[in-house]
Amino acid sequence: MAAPAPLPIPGSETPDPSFGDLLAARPALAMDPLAGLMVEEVPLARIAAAVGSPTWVYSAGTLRRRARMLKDALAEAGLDASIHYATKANPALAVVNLLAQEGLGADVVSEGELRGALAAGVPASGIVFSGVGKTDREMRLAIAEDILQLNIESAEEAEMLSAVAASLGRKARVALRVNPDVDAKTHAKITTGLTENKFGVPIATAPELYARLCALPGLDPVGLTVHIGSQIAQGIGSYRAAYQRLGELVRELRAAGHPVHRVDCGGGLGITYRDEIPATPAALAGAIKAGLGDLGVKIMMEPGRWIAGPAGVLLTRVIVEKHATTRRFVIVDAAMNDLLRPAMYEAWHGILPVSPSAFRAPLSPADVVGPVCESSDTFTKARDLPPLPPESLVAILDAGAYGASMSSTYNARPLAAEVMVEGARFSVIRDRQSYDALLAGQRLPSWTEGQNPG
Ligand SMILES: Cc1ncc(COP(=O)(O)O)c(C=O)c1O
Ligand SMILES: N[C@@H](CCCC[NH3+])C(=O)O
Repeated sequence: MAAPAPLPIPGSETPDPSFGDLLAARPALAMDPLAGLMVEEVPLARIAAAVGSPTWVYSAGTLRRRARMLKDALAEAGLDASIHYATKANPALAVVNLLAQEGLGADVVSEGELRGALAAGVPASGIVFSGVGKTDREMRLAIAEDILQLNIESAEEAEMLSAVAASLGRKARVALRVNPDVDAKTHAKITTGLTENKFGVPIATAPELYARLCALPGLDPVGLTVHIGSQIAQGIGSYRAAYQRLGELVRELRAAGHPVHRVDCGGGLGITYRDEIPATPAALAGAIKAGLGDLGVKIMMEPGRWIAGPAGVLLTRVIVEKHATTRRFVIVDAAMNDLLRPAMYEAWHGILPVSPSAFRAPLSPADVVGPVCESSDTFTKARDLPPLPPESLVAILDAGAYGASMSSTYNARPLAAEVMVEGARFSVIRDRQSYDALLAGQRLPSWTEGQNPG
């Protein structure tokens, strides 16, 4: 199958949604005529005054509501299912802990994420370890913690894991990640279910490999797993095709006498950043049921973005407006090191002014950019925005997933603070990185005479 062409910037041919439309579609947000833009009942201006900027702000109510919507959709479809939140989307301990309280497990891809999930209170029995390259050390930790399962991605990895488990006198529960060669019709950089992608094993080779897994001394094969891509927003067809193929494979494996108890259906469900209309949780549950519903397998899911994305905004402050010959640049104190998605995927994020007067002011096109020394440090181009004098606050929307988790300290910019809001309360869930912390751990080479920095 040919590689998908990068999609055009979603909806770039249609007018941007109005501020009112953006607000109406986001239950986490409200515009108070006096206090301005609020997350739940907390004015963002209050958070900026107390915590500074840039700051990530998450709505606890939205996280909870979306976790429940997914659980309900799976239950209403009559599926015996568990949800394992993909912590890569937003690994803040407070977020993972809140979702654990809602009964969600975790999908992790590194030792750091595994330790984070455990520290956040997710029981090991609810943790799945995914990823194309797990180190020996990560395998040992996962086995020592007795997590629910490791999703393995190649024959080579299966051999390594079996050897590690056998050396510990254990058997690792594993699911085989199958690459169904289905086009998820998403951005080329985040599609994962095509043969040319590095993920999983080609579905045609799965029966032979599964038989091999069953014969390895350190493995206890429990089922299959699939994940075809992220921000899937073009209908339910790709999911249907993938689960159909998985269902056929389950039958084939069972006919050959192999145990298949679970199918992990991955994540990938898209959200509306601009005007995308992704499938609903009910439609997704229907696709799972159609492909796998009559097999008596336990269903697992690994959603990340769908749960956390709409729950967060990136609150930033205007440094200065620069009027160049042909363009109006609004330079804000957040940058591509904070929210990488626009620079990396040309992603569109809604941007709302925080003050009520700016909300109603006349609009003119502006490029919103950060202070980082890269032209790609651009959140949007030619977006209709009101006048935004220095110190104005703006919120970049739908930044709860793949926002803070993809941040770096490029240009020696400290990691931004993170705040959780619940009703009329807010709490700092991660301090802004201090400059001491930014420089910590560095020293001059041992052979250098003179003082170490810091
Ligand atoms: C194996 C796996 N599971 C789950 C996810 C979560 O994806 P999403 O945030 O799109 O739901 C990803 C990321 O795409 C992934 O690679
Ligand atoms: N980081 C990506 C998605 C990749 C998902 C991880 N497998 C994004 O921001 O959209």
